[in-house]
Amino acid sequence: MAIERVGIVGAGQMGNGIAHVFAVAGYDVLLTDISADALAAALAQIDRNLERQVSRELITAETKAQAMRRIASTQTLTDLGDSDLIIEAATERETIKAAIFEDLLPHLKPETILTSNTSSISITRLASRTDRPERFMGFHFMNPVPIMQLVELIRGIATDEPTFRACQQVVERLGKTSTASEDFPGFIVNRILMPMINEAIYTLYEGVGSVQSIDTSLKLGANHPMGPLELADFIGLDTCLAIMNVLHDGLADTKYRPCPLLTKYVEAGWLGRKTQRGFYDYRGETPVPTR
Ligand SMILES: CC(=O)CC(=O)SCCNC(=O)CCNC(=O)[C@H](O)C(C)(C)COP(=O)(O)OP(=O)(O)OC[C@H]1O[C@@H](n2cnc3c(N)ncnc32)[C@H](O)[C@@H]1OP(=O)(O)O
Ligand SMILES: NC(=O)C1=CN([C@@H]2O[C@H](COP(=O)(O)OP(=O)(O)OC[C@H]3O[C@@H](n4cnc5c(N)ncnc54)[C@H](OP(=O)(O)O)[C@@H]3O)[C@@H](O)[C@H]2O)C=CC1
Repeated sequence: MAIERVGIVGAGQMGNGIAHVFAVAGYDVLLTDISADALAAALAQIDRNLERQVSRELITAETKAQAMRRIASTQTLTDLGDSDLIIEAATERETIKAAIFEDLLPHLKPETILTSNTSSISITRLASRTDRPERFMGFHFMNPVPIMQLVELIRGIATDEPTFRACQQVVERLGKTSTASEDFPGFIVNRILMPMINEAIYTLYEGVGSVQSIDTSLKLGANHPMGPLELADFIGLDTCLAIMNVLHDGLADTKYRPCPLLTKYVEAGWLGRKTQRGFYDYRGETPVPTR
């Protein structure tokens, strides 16, 4: 089946980036979210990011205009019924994701491929609660989506080969590179990246270094583009904690225990850039460490 219409669920930082890259690649995109504010903010963010690409002569003004025309938005999930491919990019909570697929299923064509952008949750388990586990897989973009080259493709235990190949071809049309990962907690990128971020938080918690010395050490000492605490704020501390919990529960090894300081920040509602406070305070002109 040719994939032309793509339905994206969740218009947060990942949903808006995913809509952006699909529209530039010529797909028709329908973006949905439970929040009207999130949809409005996503469309404004896509406009700004496309404009930045125009000003850097990466795309033309006409490509930007066409891409904006290809993106529609709706608060009604079932409007996505006509999609050839669904990419679920809502909050990293299994109950939310399972409910989205359950509500969507009766409205979909039988051949529609279902995917989740989850950072860590079992694809096999999400798939098993749908009517089409063979046409269900993980489609994991990296943040920021318009910039990062990688998409991790994750087969659930039942995913069939035509579905995997169809998603590989979509990644090629987006101009990105895919890697294949088996369906184990955190897949490849977050199995490796998130324990490093969690360890950086322990390093802060135990007083080994300050926020600034930890981030500077990894930026200048290991050539990382962002320090681990800055990156945690960028990803979202709620998402980081959710991923650590999936690694801890799924792999049953204490080496994955989430740092209590990470839990405390999330309990405070300090989720990083998206709430303007996390390891840094973003409310002023330049970010300032919060401890
Ligand atoms: C949690 C998961 O499940 C998986 C994940 O995603 S893990 C997170 C993976 N991502 C990373 O590790 C990102 C690490 N950070 C970086 O690579 C860089 O800091 C960065 C690309 C984000 C910004 O780079 P920078 O050099 O500091 O900033 P800047 O020069 O302003 O931007 C570089 C480019 O990124 C673009 N950019 C920056 N932030 C952006 C954003 N939020 N959205 C879209 N584009 C963005 C800029 O327009 C610029 O584009 P060009 O190079 O085409 O001109
Ligand atoms: N942040 C990152 O770096 C990366 C995240 N991911 C994954 O992508 C997904 C989204 O993450 P991210 O964009 O950062 O999160 P955000 O918090 O930025 O966005 C999530 C969006 O989903 C919305 N939402 C919640 N419930 C529903 C629902 N039932 N139906 C529709 N929309 C809903 C939220 O609305 P509201 O705010 O009103 O609740 C919010 O707008 C997660 O699975 C995450 O693990 C993958 C790669 C990288």
